[in-house]
Amino acid sequence: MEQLKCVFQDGPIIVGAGPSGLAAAACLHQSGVPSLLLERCDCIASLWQHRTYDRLKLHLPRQFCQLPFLNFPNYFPKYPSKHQFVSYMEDYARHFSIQPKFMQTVLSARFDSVTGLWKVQTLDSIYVSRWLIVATGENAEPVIPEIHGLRRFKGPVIHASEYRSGSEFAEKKVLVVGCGNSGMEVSLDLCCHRASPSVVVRNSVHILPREMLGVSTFSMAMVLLKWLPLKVVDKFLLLVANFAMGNTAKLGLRRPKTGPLELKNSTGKSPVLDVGAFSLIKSGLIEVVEGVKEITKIGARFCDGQEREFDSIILATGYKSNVPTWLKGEDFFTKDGMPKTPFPCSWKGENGLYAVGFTRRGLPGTSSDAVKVAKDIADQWKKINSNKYSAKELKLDIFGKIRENLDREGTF
Ligand SMILES: Cc1cc2nc3c(=O)[nH]c(=O)nc-3n(C[C@H](O)[C@H](O)[C@H](O)COP(=O)(O)OP(=O)(O)OC[C@H]3O[C@@H](n4cnc5c(N)ncnc54)[C@H](O)[C@@H]3O)c2cc1C
Ligand SMILES: NC(=O)C1=CN([C@@H]2O[C@H](COP(=O)(O)OP(=O)(O)OC[C@H]3O[C@@H](n4cnc5c(N)ncnc54)[C@H](OP(=O)(O)O)[C@@H]3O)[C@@H](O)[C@H]2O)C=CC1
Ligand SMILES: O=C(O)C(=O)Cc1c[nH]c2ccccc12
Repeated sequence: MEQLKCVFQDGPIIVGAGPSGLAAAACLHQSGVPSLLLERCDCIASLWQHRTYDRLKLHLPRQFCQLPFLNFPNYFPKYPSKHQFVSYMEDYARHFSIQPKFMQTVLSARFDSVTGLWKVQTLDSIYVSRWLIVATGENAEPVIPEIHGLRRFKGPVIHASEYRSGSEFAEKKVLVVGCGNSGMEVSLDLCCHRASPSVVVRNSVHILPREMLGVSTFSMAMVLLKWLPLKVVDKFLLLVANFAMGNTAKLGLRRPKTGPLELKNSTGKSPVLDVGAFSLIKSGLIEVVEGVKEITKIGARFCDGQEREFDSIILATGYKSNVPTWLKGEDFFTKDGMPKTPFPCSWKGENGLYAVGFTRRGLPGTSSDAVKVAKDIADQWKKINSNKYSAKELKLDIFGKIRENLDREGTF
């Protein structure tokens, strides 16, 4: 086996060059702390560049989605497109001189209590640092559910992360499994390309207009939350949504018992912020169907016993974190790869471990984490660098420790 390169990093190692990793690196840069950003893909923001559909726009108004220290250009619309958001992130990386190391999938990361250092391994290198910032995201891997018979379906089956546009599905009958924001927007896009989507709603779902009374629903909620308790704001949102949409249950979209914001906070489940699918459901162009019992060779059998034919299946069944597959020997994260302590305490673990972007609060959560993490590390950085050691001496000292450990145990 080829020898792994060993690289000591003065500042923190950040895993993942999405919005969270970039925001963390930028905030550190502003405090004069260098960092090393490791990314598995060949570009920044790979979720946005390679795993989202063409028509995607931000759901929250622009002011909530900007990363720290650099605003969107003035000409950006209220809801920037994914292309605009990606070009902003490219400018952001350039502005803060962030140069991630690409094609560096982190395979394992472990804290060594003898040296007090994190050892982060990729296919070709071992990176060593006092600090490790996890920024691999809540949506790192697609969730592919085990639906009975799925393998025998003879048509194409793709996950929403592989869906780009409905152009390939014209005149086709498509089963869209999952009714989150992805499922609803994929169904809308399919309709726009003359396909016939049927969206599976197996449980309940909160659907809210993206804007109510001419104001973004999210902005309205944020303002109201300054004065009113969460449950009251939820009641208000539902009142206005019911006024605008009517009783959604009549169309097969039963609302959960818990309100939309309370549900988002407690489980992470996002309400659907409707950008057009709802009116197509109302007019029958998007069909709402029950939970799937099994997939057949040519279609699906539903829980109510009905059987239907479909040409393709799109699994809009969500995403999961991948942290447990590579972060070893510590218990800050649950087995689902989310921090055990929820927001606002999800950003700091022990022994120099940090997490950015695991708040279940989208991009506003990312920015809030990045600022806190950078401040915490910058305080330590300043202490270390104003100490008796110069940075160079510290580095020599740490390498000394690593070598001692290598001699003793053959590893570190
Ligand atoms: C379709 C879609 C639309 C969305 N729209 C919005 C929205 O409008 N507003 C909003 O607030 N949120 C939205 N979100 C939520 C979204 O996850 C966040 O906005 C944002 O992308 C989170 O940034 P992140 O950096 O934490 O994670 P990601 O964007 O997922 O970035 C994580 C990075 O880590 C890399 N990585 C993962 N594992 C490893 C590894 N082992 N080693 C090295 N690198 C690794 C990935 O390749 C990726 O580049 C959307 C999500 C989806 C799926
Ligand atoms: N423009 C934007 O801003 C967009 C934002 N997003 C965000 O990206 C994140 C991911 O969204 P999304 O991809 O929609 O994932 P979600 O996790 O939000 O939704 C997954 C959906 O799949 C359903 N599901 C899972 N397994 C099955 C199954 N076996 N049978 C039937 N249904 C199933 C879930 O139902 P159940 O509830 O019953 O488990 C749920 O409705 C969210 O935060 C979302 O808000 C996504 C798209 C656009
Ligand atoms: O798109 C998402 O899922 C987000 O995480 C954005 C978001 C953060 N907080 C919210 C509350 C209600 C709806 C969307 C969001």
